[in-house]
Amino acid sequence: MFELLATDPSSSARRGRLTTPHGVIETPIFMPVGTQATVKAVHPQELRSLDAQIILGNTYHLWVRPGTEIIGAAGGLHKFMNWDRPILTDSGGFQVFSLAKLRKLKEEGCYFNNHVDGTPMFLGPETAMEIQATLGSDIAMLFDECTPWPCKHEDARSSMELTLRWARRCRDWIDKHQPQTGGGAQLHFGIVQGSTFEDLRQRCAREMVAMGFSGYAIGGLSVGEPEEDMMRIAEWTCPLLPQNQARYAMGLGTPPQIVELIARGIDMFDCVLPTRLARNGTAYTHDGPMNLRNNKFAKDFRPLSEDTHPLCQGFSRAYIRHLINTQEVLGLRLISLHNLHFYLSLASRARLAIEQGCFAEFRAEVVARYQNRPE
Ligand SMILES: CO[C@@H]1O[C@H](CNc2nc3cc4c(=O)[nH]c(N)nc4cc3[nH]2)[C@@H](O)[C@H]1O
Repeated sequence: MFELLATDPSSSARRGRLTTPHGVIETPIFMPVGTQATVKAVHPQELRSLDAQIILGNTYHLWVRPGTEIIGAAGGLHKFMNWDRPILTDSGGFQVFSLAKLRKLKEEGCYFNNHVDGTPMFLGPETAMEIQATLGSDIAMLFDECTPWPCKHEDARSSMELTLRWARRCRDWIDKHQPQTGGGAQLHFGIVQGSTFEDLRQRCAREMVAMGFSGYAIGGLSVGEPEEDMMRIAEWTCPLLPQNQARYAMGLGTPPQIVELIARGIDMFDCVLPTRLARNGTAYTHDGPMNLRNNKFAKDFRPLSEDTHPLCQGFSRAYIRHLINTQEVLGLRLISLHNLHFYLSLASRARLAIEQGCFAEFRAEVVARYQNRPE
C-alpha cells in the first residue's frame, strides 16, 4: 500500500510511504543494485548503516546462478543473503535481451542460451512470476519486453502490445496463484513501455493501470535515449498513473536526472552507476564525478569528500587513488560505500525538501552545482 504524504507546489514531486512485507519504504527512494544477491563489496550491516531501505535482486541472474532450487531451499532470497529489509526483483526480461546469447523471442516468451555456460533456457511471463514467488521478493516486476532504442513507431507499438499481452498473462497467474493481498503478500509492479512515442506510452499506461497492479514502472528508459526524451516520457506517463501508487523509473540515473525525474512525479530509482563506477575509481561529489585514478590526486591528502559515510572518513584521495591503481579491494569498497552514501542521501535530502516545501530550491541547487564532466 502506498500513502501519499505530501506534494510539492512547484512541481509534481511527491513524498510517499510504501508498505511492503519486509518493511516500509520512504519515497523518493534510491535502491542499491544487488543483482547476484549482493550489493557488490558491501555488507548488509553497512547497507543498513547507509539507511538503504530496499535493494534490487535479479530474476535472470539468480535463476541462472545459483538457481531457484537452492534459494528456495534456503527459505527465499532474504534468508539466503541475510537481508531482512525489502527487496525488489526485476523480472529478467531486460537481462535476457542484454546478456543472453542466441535469443529467440516468441509470443510465449524468450528462448535463449544463458550467458554463463550456454545452457538453453526459456523465460516467459508465468516462469518469471514463479521464480519471483520462490525468491520471495517484496516487489516483483512483470515480465516485459524492454523496447530497444531507437526504433520505429510500428516496432515500438508491436513491442508495447507484446508487453501488454504478457502483463495480462502475469495478471492471470497472480490471480490464480497469489490471490491474497495485503499483509505478507508479494507486490507486483506493471511496466509501461512505448519507447519515445507519446501515443504508445499513454495507451500502455492506461491499459496497464486497467489491469490493476500495486505500482507502476516506466521501462524502456536508460537504454541510450537522449535525456530530453527520458524527461518527456516521464511527463507523458506519470499523470496517467494512479496518484496513490508508487512510480519507478528503471535503471536511472545520474544525480541531476534523479532530481529532475522526482520533479516529474517519480518515486523510486535503481541505478548501477554508484557501484559500477566505484569499481573504476570514480567517486560522486556535489560538483560532479571525480575519477580518483587521475594523477592530480597523487598528493591530494584532502579527505575523499566533506560529505561522506563514516566508514570512508580518515582516508585521503591520494590513498584511495593508490588502492584503486593497485586493484586493492579496499579501494572499491570505500568508493562504493561513498557513492551509495551520496545517492541515498540525495534521496533523503529530496524527501526532506518536499516535506519542508523547499524542493524547488533543492532541485535548482543540485542541478546547477553538478557538472557531468569528471573532475
Ligand atoms: C545505462 O546503464 C546500463 O543500462 C542498465 C540501466 N538501464 C536500464 N533500463 C532498463 C529498462 C528495463 C525495462 O524496460 N524493463 C525491465 N524489466 N527492466 C529494465 C531494466 C533497465 N535498466 C544498466 O544495467 C546498465 O547496463
